[in-house]
Formats: sequence, C-alpha cells, structure tokens
Amino acid sequence: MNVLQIKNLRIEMNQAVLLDGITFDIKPSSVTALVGHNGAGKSTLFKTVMGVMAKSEGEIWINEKYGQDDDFLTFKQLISYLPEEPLLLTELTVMQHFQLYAMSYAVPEEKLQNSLERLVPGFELEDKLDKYPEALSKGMRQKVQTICALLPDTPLLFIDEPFMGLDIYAMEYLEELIQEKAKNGTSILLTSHQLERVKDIAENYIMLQHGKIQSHGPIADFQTIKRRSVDE
Ligand SMILES: Nc1ncnc2c1ncn2[C@@H]1O[C@H](COP(=O)(O)OP(=O)(O)OP(=O)(O)O)[C@@H](O)[C@H]1O
Repeated sequence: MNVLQIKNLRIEMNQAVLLDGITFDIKPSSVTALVGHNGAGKSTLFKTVMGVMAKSEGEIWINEKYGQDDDFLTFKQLISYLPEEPLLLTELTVMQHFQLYAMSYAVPEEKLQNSLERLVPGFELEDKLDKYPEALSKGMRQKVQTICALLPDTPLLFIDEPFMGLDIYAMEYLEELIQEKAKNGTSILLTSHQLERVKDIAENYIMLQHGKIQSHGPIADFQTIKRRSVDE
C-alpha cells in the first residue's frame, strides 16, 4: 500500500513552471528526504500537496483512496505539516496553539495531555505555555510549531527544514521523535540542507532539480551520486 502517490504533478505560476512531471510513491512507516538546491521546488511540492498552492496538472492520493480533488477537508486531515517558517498567531498563547492544533485534527484530550507532558519539557518550554509568540525567541517559536505538527497521528507528516533555528540538543531530540513517529506508522517526508543529519534518519531520498525529479532511491545511493558528482 502507498501512503502517498503523486502522479505527473505540474505547477505553473505566472508563466513559470515550478514543478513538472513529478511522480513518486511513499510507503508506510518510512522517512524520505526531499533534497535539492535552493529554489529546486521542495517547499512548492509540500505547499501543493497541502493545497496552499494550486496544481496545474496531476493527481495526489493518500492511502490510495483519498484524492486531493475529492473531499479536500478529509484529505487535509491526513497530513500534518511543519513549515519552514513558524506560522504562529499573535493573539494565541503557546498552550492555545497546541489546543487549536489538537482540535483541528480531533486529537483526544487525554492524548493531547500525554503528548504535552512529554514534548513540552522535552523542548524546554515549560515556562512558556502562557506566553504569546512575540515573547519567544525564533528557536522557541520553531519548537512550538514543531510540537503542534507532532500532536496528531496522521498517516503523513511533512517537515520543511526541521532543524532550522534549533539548538543541538533540540535537533537531536527532534531526530529521535521523527524516528519514533515513523516506527509508530507515520510516513515522513522532510527537506533539509543538513545532508549528514538527513542520512542518519531517512531511508530513501528524492532529489529535485529545477522542478523535476533528478534521481531517487535508497539514501545510501544518494551518497554515491553525491561523491561521483563531486569527483567530476
Ligand atoms: N508563490 C510563488 N510565486 C511564484 N514563484 C514562486 C512562488 N513560490 C515559489 N516560487 C518559485 O518556485 C521555485 C521553487 O521554490 P521553492 O520555495 O519551492 O524552493 P525550495 O526547493 O524549497 O528552496 P529552498 O531550499 O531555498 O527552501 C523558485 O524559483 C521560487 O522562486
């Protein structure tokens, strides 16, 4: 069974082709690294699957039965998304963000409490729960957004630059949480420019170049490709 299927995806915007001929599958309980240079189209791919950007052509399926073009609300509830830049609301406290996110994914109250008892101290945010985003550092805002994305147990989790702005301790903690999520049944697609760190977490990679898939396969092969291209 495929958790995510993308078939011949094309995105055009203002007469520019941002993604073209994108076709790939994601298997259950897997971690896949989406790699590529700045502007290759990684964030565009996430935003398009999430429905933030409109596709021009192609199909997107989750669990082989939920199409993006069918019941979009049902489709969207199957994906949790951690964006590159925190998108926090100025009028909500840290705790209210967690409650809002849990509510929008119908996370049961008991599960929410159990997750927060672990994740809040894990990311050292115990004394920030009643604070508003402007009272937090950039790294703290990133941690709040990270916890939000980890609260629901969706089949798919997209993470755009997970380690950006986090200190070494938080990076290692998040790495553990990503691996645990995958073991518990979530498939994770993540982008990162920190290739050494990604190699430790991901089993597979998809390399984008100028909006097209340049190569894909087991992460071990990505090292070979990289070395070869450096030697050339
Ligand atoms: N809303 C938009 N309107 C027009 N062009 C856009 C829009 N969003 C992104 N692009 C363009 O699409 C291309 C891909 O951008 P994208 O943000 O997906 O790259 P990325 O691979 O995530 O890069 P980075 O590693 O820098 O985060 C870039 O050329 C960018 O300028």
